[in-house]
Amino acid sequence: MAEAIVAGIVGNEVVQVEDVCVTDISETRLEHFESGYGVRTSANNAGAVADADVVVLSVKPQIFPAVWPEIEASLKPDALVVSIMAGIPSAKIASGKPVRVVRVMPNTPSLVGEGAAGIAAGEFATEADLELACKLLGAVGVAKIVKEEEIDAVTALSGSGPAYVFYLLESMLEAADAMGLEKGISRELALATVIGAAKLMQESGEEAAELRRKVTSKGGTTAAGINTLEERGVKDSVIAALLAAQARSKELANG
Ligand SMILES: NC(=O)C1=CN([C@@H]2O[C@H](COP(=O)(O)OP(=O)(O)OC[C@H]3O[C@@H](n4cnc5c(N)ncnc54)[C@H](OP(=O)(O)O)[C@@H]3O)[C@@H](O)[C@H]2O)C=CC1
Ligand SMILES: O=C(O)[C@@H]1CCC=N1
Repeated sequence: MAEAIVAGIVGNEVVQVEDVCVTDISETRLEHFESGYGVRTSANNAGAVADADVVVLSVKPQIFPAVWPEIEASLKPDALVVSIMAGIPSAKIASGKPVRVVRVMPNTPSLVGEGAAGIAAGEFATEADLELACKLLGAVGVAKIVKEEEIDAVTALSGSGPAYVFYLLESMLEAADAMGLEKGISRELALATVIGAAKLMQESGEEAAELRRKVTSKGGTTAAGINTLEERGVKDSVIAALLAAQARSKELANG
């Protein structure tokens, strides 16, 4: 996920490339960042944050307890911490100190400039910190300010969201295959359908249910398809999936 953000901010010159330092435990990943984006790299988290004005935490939430003590000890007193980690509350990151934390929940389409991110201020973050986070994430897609208590819902909706869309595409393409369509053609048609449907909803401003109604002729093919989805409880399953993702995000807060 960090790569998607680095690619966007370096590509759009939101940040000068020489001002970006990426850390990772994998030498291969560091070489990839260096050769791919021209950023500085380091395997030493504490060393890299020592002179950083903005530190972006993008390890897995499960790794956070292991890496945070060494990073925290090296932070500049006025450093801004931007966390993209699911679940971990800003108060846990600040751990009783007045650390300025902004939580960001991005998604992987940021890699192609079509991301969707929720941004929330921790207790000590300023308006300027929120603006900076919006500028960084705005360079790679839509960025919306939310309350921190809403970040788990944003995680379920747009953080994990691309995976649900890919799941739908996987299913549609399996069906196309079963119906004998040539793979390259069905891929292009399916992608144009998903992108086109999203664009139509965005540009028309109409509700999803109304747009669905306009596709569904009485007694026609879409009605046969939608009735099958309804009979099999797909809407309930999608709602349950998002609630499960939100619940997991809350669980991750506790390590
Ligand atoms: N993937 C997504 O769509 C989204 C992810 N997020 C959040 O982004 C974060 C990263 O997720 P994701 O990109 O999927 O995970 P990845 O595992 O791909 O990225 C985490 C990176 O951190 C590296 N790493 C592990 N330990 C250390 C360490 N001690 N010091 C420095 N680097 C380390 C990992 O290396 P190695 O692989 O060698 O262990 C890996 O390259 C998570 O907190 C997640 O909640 C948020 C929104 C969307
Ligand atoms: O699956 C996860 O936990 C991360 C957070 C949102 C998307 N990926």
